[in-house]
This record gives sequence, structure tokens and C-alpha cells, in this order.
Amino acid sequence: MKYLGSPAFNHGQADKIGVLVTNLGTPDAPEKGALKRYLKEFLSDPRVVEIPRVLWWLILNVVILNIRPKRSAKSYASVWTDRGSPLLFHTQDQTMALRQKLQQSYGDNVVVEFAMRYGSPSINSVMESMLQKGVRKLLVMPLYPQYCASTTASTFDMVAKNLSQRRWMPDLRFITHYHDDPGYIQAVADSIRAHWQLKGRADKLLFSYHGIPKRYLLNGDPYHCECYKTSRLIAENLGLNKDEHFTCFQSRFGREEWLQPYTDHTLKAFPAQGVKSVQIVCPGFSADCLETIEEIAEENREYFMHAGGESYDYIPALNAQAQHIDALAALIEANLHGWSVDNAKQRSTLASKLGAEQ
Ligand SMILES: C=CC1=C(C)c2cc3[nH]c(cc4nc(cc5[nH]c(cc1n2)c(C)c5CCC(=O)O)C(CCC(=O)O)=C4C)c(C)c3C=C
Ligand SMILES: [Fe+2]
Ligand SMILES: [Fe+2]
Repeated sequence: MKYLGSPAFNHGQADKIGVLVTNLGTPDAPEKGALKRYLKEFLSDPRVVEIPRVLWWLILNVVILNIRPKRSAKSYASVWTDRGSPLLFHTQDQTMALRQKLQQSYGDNVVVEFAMRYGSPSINSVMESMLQKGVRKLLVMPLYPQYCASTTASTFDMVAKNLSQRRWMPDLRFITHYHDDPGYIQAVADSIRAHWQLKGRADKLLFSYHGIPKRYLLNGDPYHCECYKTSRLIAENLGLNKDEHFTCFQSRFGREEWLQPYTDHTLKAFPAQGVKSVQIVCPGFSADCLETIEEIAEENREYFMHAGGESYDYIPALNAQAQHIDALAALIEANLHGWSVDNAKQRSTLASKLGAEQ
């Protein structure tokens, strides 16, 4: 095995702190070919689809990758913008804002970049460039508030795989979740309050989270519990009673049972139960993306209105809103605790002392 080298050690070179924020990733274009590449990488990840590999290889390559790319490309085309995929440009904006904020505290000693777990920019390419810039202490923060093996642990797998191929690994820290972080909860609650100020309140506030197969919960994944805790804390912050909010799970994929209650079933059933107006928020998504814009703001609105609903509002993800950035920056700073940027200074003093003695 030949391990990847790092730039030659240079006494006195400043050690940099690196902050790598990540998200899921998105196709390069809303086209069949790009979707096929993206879905192949995403759905081949054993953390995402936990079924025996040979069986899944056949289903994925023979069935799914021959049907889904065309359908998904159409969905992506409906949300695509001049700046590309919403998930990509929101992540770019978040990173730029975080960089500005963290550089106020750390100056040029901090390098803030983003990478995507699937597609580009890849975790491998961004880690390589950060280490080349002299990052010797690396904090990784996946922008998934709730821990899930399929997303959070998969990101860790990729970071660890990258480091396993290197000769000189940096100090490493990894934020696994922030589903109950007071700053995050406050930011989501305040975004709901701001929405109420503009539009008034609905019969029900719906919290919708991306689903996972129920089997993953039964096998010990804490994602379901963390989603419920996020909902509870936001509802408490808003002073809502139990009848005024409801938690459900969206974006089913495949045939097995996923976490219930399902968002679409819930919205189809609400009008008959007397719930005529809803406001829906997705505190599992740090950025708007296909799953919130097309599925929640559009598709599920149709279901609800068609079933007799009268008013339906989607409350956008926090994206690059200042309060979101402040909350994320505070979390990052708390996790950088004790990582001083003075090592380089100490080392250069030591190097010159040693030089003087020789
Ligand atoms: C927020 C956390 C997410 C979890 C948990 C998650 C699990 C999960 N997802 C799939 C399958 C698909 N997800 C797709 C899109 C998608 N998923 C998330 C987040 C989570 N997924 C996001 C942010 C997005 C949107 C990306 C974008 O480009 O905007 C898709 C692709 C879209 C499509 O073809 O429908 C698939 C497929 C599984 C199987 C899964 C299981 C654990
Ligand atoms: Fe997903
Ligand atoms: Fe639970």
C-alpha cells in the first residue's frame, strides 16, 4: 500500500483549522445522464440501502437506473435555477456566510469549505485541497440536524476512507447531530413566528422529516427519536399544545414500510378530520432542495387541497438566513474549543531556537 503524501513538513508554517461542511449532494444537471450517475453513486451506498449487495446490485442496475433517472430529471428540472440545484446554491451561500463569520474570530487561520457526499464537489477533492492549504485540524459538520446512519455515518465513512489512504492525518472532529441545539431550535421557531406574523396561524403546524425504512429504526437508528425531539422542542418554544402540531415522514423510496405517519397520507386525511389549514415546516433539511420544494411545497399541497383543504403554506428551510448561520457558527466554535491557532507560532519559535543551537 502506498499512502498519499502531504506537502513536505515546513517548520514555522501556520497550522490551519479546517471546517468542512457537507450535505447530501445533487445531480450536476436536471438530465437523465446526470441523474443516472448521481443515483448510482447515492443508491450504491450500503449505508443508504441495507439489503444484500448482490440482490440490490441487480435491482438497482436492471430496474431502478433504467426507470428513475428520467422521472427524477423531470422533477429536478422543475426546481432548477440559474444557479443550478437549490441544494447546491444554498450550501454555497451557507458556506460563504460561515466563512465570513468564522474568519472574524480566526482570521486566515481557518479554512471553511463545503463538500457533497455524492456528486460534486466531492469530499475527496475538497479534503485534498484543504490539507494542501495546511489544514492540520479538521472539523467536519454534516448539515443534517438529526443523526441517521444513512446520512451522517455515511459521511463519516467517506471522510475516514479518505484519511485511511493518507500518510499524515490531521486532528479530526466530527459533529454527529444538532437536533436539540438551543440555537438551532430557536432559529426554526423564530422562522415559524415570522411566518405567523405575515400569514397568521393555521389549524395545524406539521413537522415533516425525510423518512427512512422502519427496519433501520428497529435496528437501533436514533433518527426517529431525534426527529420527535426536534419537533417537541420547537413546539415547546412556540408554546403549542399537543393538538396544534403533528410530526410525519416524507420521501418514501421502495416497497418496504418506512417511518410512519407518512406526510402524504396525513395531508390527504386531514380535511376529513376538520383540519382545513396547515403550515408545514421541515426541520430535518438545513437547505431547500428537491424534497422540500417539489415534494412538500408543490406535490403535497395538491394532495391536501384536492382532499378539501383550504389553505396550505410551506415555511422554507433556514438556508443562509442570518440566525441559522449564527446558530451553525456557534456550534462550530463550540466544537473548535481548545484548538488554538498558536501552534504554528510556538513551532516557529522552537525551530529558530533549534536553528540557533545548531
Ligand atoms: C435529511 C436527511 C435524509 C435522509 C435520512 C435520507 C434518506 C434516504 N433517501 C433516500 C433516497 C433518495 N433521497 C433523495 C433526495 C434527497 N434526500 C435528502 C436527504 C435525506 N435522505 C435530500 C436533501 C435530498 C434532495 C437532494 C437534492 O438534490 O435536492 C433521492 C433523489 C431524488 C429522487 O430521485 O427522488 C433519493 C432516491 C433513501 C433510500 C434514504 C434511506 C435511508
Ligand atoms: Fe433522501
Ligand atoms: Fe423513537
